[in-house]
Amino acid sequence: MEKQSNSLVVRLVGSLVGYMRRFLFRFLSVGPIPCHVAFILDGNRRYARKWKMDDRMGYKVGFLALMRLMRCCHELGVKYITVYVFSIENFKRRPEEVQNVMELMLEKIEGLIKEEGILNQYGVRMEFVGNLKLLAEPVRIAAEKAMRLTAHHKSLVLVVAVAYTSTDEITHAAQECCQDKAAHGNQQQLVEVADVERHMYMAVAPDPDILLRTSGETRLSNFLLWQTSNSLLYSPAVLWPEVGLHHLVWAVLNFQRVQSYLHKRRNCLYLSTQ
Ligand SMILES: CC(C)=CCC/C(C)=C/CC/C(C)=C/COP(=O)(O)OP(=O)(O)O
Repeated sequence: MEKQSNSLVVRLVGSLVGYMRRFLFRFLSVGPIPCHVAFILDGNRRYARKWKMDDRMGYKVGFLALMRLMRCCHELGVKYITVYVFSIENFKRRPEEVQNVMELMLEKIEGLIKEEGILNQYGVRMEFVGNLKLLAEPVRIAAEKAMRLTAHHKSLVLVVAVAYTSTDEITHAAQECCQDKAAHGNQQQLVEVADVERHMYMAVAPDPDILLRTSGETRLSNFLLWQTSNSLLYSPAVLWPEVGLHHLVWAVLNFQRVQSYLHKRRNCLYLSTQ
């Protein structure tokens, strides 16, 4: 009896929180909603050490934080989210650390693509970007399967950057441009910005409106260098597993403030040229 009434209270509190969140999002939707939010998931191991847990547990809690934010982004109407999960530099970590992340990724990808998983529930398309050849084979195969199975989903795109660095992406795109031109006998023709952009791994998404990096770090760490020249950068001083709805709301409010300032400035420039 006591158990039943406890679960009723939990359900009631859950639906009240959901109701308040939707109300908050309605209020935010009066202004422009970012189309693309990118995240650098910084501080998972520090979180694990802070709470005296195994590093793997830190990544698991980090994954739950990602799912929480993805749900919020979906409700808010964001169309793309990109997460920097593993850089090419990260392969230089101790082999057991690399293996921990690869095993977790495999486990999570397999969980996500299940029939009843969140990707089907919310209509999320998954894209993996980076030098995927560097991934352990089972992870690469699972990533390709996830992209294939979710290719028809239209509600939200979850872009996962693995074995990724921006400098590798730009070099790879430049090489492909040159090969393309050579194959079409166009060696004399100059490479244009649009040619490079077409060959970027990130051609699957528009440039991010917001880049949120946790743990108070303000470095880009070789992430989306080409794509973030106009993005709003926000770096709350919390570890990734501690990130929450209020950080997303604060980032969106700041994005809206900058948008309205840019809009006013454009109007001024327009009027002064009349
Ligand atoms: C399928 C899918 C999207 C899986 C994602 C799973 C996930 C949360 C991976 C985190 C990986 C990672 C290396 C984060 C950085 O923390 P860190 O190790 O650099 O921590 P630190 O900053 O405290 O050192």
